[in-house]
Amino acid sequence: MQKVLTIQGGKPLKGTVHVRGAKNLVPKAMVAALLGDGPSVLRNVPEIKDVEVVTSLLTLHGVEVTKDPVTGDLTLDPSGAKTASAREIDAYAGDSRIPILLCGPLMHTIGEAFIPDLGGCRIGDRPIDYHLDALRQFGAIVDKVDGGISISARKGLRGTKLELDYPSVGATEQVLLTAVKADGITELKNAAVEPEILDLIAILQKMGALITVQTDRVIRIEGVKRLGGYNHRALPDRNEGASWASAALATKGDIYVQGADQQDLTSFLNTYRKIGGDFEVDDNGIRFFHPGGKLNPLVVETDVHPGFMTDWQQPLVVALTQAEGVSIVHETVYENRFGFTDALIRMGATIQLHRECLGAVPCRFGQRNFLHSAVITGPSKLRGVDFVIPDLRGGFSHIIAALAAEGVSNASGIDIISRGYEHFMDKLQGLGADVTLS
Ligand SMILES: CC(=O)N[C@H]1[C@@H](OP(=O)(O)OP(=O)(O)OC[C@H]2O[C@@H](n3ccc(=O)[nH]c3=O)[C@H](O)[C@@H]2O)O[C@H](CO)[C@@H](O)[C@@H]1O
Ligand SMILES: C=C(OP(=O)(O)O)C(=O)O
Repeated sequence: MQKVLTIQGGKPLKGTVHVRGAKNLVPKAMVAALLGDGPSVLRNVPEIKDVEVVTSLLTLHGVEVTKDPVTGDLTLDPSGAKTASAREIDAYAGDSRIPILLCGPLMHTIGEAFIPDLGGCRIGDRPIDYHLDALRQFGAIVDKVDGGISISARKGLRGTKLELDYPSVGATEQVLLTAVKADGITELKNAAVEPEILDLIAILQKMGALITVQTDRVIRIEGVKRLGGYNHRALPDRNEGASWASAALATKGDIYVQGADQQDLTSFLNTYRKIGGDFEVDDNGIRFFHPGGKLNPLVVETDVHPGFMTDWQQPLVVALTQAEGVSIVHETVYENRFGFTDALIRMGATIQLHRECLGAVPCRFGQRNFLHSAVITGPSKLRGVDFVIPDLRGGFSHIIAALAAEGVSNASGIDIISRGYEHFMDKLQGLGADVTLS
């Protein structure tokens, strides 16, 4: 039986939440451990589904993953790395986006890999053409097979010159994780430079890699013959931090996000201030609060780092339903990230979706058939409805809208939330939310 979360709305969220290591770094750091010839230690690891999935995949490949029962730190020992059976790996098809990043490390370690079909949030087509093109340029043989792809590099991998059509986070990580032990020099142009990528680079450097981040999105990697283990504390999850910040605004609340880091949230904090939210930064985190009075409408465009991150967009839209006037959000990273607004409209929000680029810069989706711009008119009185969680951030948005609404909402499909928000129920209850799971 599917669990249902019953939400009684109308109560501001107030209190403290503790945010740990980033969902968009930790599983990749775990994959990087495969490249070492000794054990690695990863600290600040959150208890989320993507970490469980990668733990299982690494274990199937002979990596010994042990968790400290007190701190939750992971020790990853790749010394027994081996080929895993495709049938067993296939059980993890559709669970997360991380398996594709096993390609380089597995080819360096055991010469081959079977990668199951990917999962992750359904917010666009999410092709992997950049990954596969790059891997082929390194010299890998890539074949589409039933249920995934098979990849091998029995004669080794060599450094190469690459340029991405778009600064993809995953493809940049793919190149890093492959190039560090490839023979010779790799130059990647139009690379993504998200904080999670820079943290992955820090990890690889600790392992012995030679990586230079140059100006204008160019990354240069000199392949080395061997890498050791690492000891690293994962950077905090800026996307979870931004989600709770939007929740504070939407519910007229006051949330201290312990562990949030100002540097990684610069563009979010600017937007937060413009909308009329307030925040106070201290050494251990950031307090986000609604200072009273009206919220201002905004024009926001999502972008690659250092722009306004796409994963912040969905929770922010809920806060914008409470602003006085017309806001515009132009989603330029994913072509289909506004599906979640259906439930907000049923709750009473006024949101229109458009195919045109309603922003300063035309994006890749402009002349195509994608509803990728939203016009939000507020403030709207929201009322509780029943909904099914569509994806990670969309689901979070529905839940904070339900918490801001009058009346009762019932949410099903709540398990998706555990992909990226650890101890979600405890956190909600700790903030005073009236929620029950049955
Ligand atoms: C686990 C993880 O870290 N997920 C994050 C990662 O996803 P992910 O790494 O999957 O996102 P990408 O940066 O690769 O995707 C950005 C854009 O590039 C396109 N693209 C990507 C690869 C490719 O081979 N071909 C292609 O066309 C995608 O369809 C998308 O339109 O970065 C996204 C953008 O910051 C975030 O929203 C996700 O939370
Ligand atoms: C899109 C997201 O995640 P993933 O890439 O793992 O689907 C997200 O975290 O908002």
